[in-house]
Amino acid sequence: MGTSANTVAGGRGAAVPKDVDYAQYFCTYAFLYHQKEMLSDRVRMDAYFNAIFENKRHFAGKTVLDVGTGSGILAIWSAQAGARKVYAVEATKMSEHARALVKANNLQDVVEVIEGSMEEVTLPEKVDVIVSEWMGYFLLRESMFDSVIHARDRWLKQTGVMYPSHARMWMAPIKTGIGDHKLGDYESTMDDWHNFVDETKTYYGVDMTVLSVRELEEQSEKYINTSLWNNLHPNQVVGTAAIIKEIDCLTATQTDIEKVRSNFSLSITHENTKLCGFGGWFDVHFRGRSEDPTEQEIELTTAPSVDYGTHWGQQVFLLHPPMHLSEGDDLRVSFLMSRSKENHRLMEVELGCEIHQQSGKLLAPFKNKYYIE
Ligand SMILES: C[S@@+](CC[C@H](N)C(=O)[O-])C[C@H]1O[C@@H](n2cnc3c(N)ncnc32)[C@H](O)[C@@H]1O
Repeated sequence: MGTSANTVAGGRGAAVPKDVDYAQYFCTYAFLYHQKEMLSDRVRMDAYFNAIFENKRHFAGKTVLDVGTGSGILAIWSAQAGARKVYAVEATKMSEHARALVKANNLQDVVEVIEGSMEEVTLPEKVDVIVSEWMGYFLLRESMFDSVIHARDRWLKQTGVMYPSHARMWMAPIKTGIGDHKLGDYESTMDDWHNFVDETKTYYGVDMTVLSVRELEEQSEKYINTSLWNNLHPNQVVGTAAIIKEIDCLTATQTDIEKVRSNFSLSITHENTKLCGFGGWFDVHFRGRSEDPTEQEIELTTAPSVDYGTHWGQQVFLLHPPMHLSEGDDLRVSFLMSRSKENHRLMEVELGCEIHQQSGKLLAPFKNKYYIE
């Protein structure tokens, strides 16, 4: 998954009511172009395809629940892998396309497409497998894993397996030129604002200067403090990467994922480099459960890659201005990601950092706030 910023953005106002959530979040999933974007992501597709078909034992003769079936692809694969019955739940009208696709592939006796919110539908039985593609940017944006937890606790048998079974969030120091562009965009937007203030005073006799502080805050939030989507080249990663969160999909609770708090160290591995920010990404694994493991463990990673980029890319958290660092310098990072109070599908990140240089010098610590929109 991973929808573009404006499809989920709700502004920082009141909590998002159900109908607004539908309009802002779900509506894009009702469009084929958006499903196609996900269906064209070869890394994502290959991982789920291999996870299901290389582990047919988990599916043959079993009952499966596909949480958020979209076009129906994972439900169809589950049926092709031999499932006895697949419940394919989808909140949007995409369910109609999924139903058509199931029928066109002669699987209507196995796959039952149910239109409705996972939290509200009732199934006739518990299932052996839950399959779902719930991951958003930097894993948890969109908060769809909530619906998977809900489905698991209500509908998965005691012996059931989760596909995927594990997930991890990663972070690493990076160098990038996009910070300069963003700063340039920010400066030209502010120049434009000052011209606007001058002209409004000259031509219309009203002084707007009092609004400048708010405009400055608004634009800096947009250009400087909002994380950016990017497909980083591996050589832009200038230090070690750290795992900041591990999730066992079989046991994770809502509380476990509402806030992600982590303290970790990163070492710069490049000689004479620039620290321009941090890159964040995730991976998921298909391992089954410990008593009933997959025959073939499959990994889906969204790490920086030359050949295997995904539609999730990485999230970039910029540092202004960049810092000159070198091999052996040590970054001690404190990380907190929580949900935006106004829209539980968007995230806010507080990132603090102390830098201990190889020489023994301690640089002034910083703490920045970012929005994942
Ligand atoms: C990332 S897409 C994945 C679609 C499909 N499973 C695939 O892998 O191509 C997630 C889908 O889940 C649906 N969805 C999200 N939350 C849901 C919920 N609580 N109940 C039902 N459907 C949901 C969305 O509408 C969307 O179609």
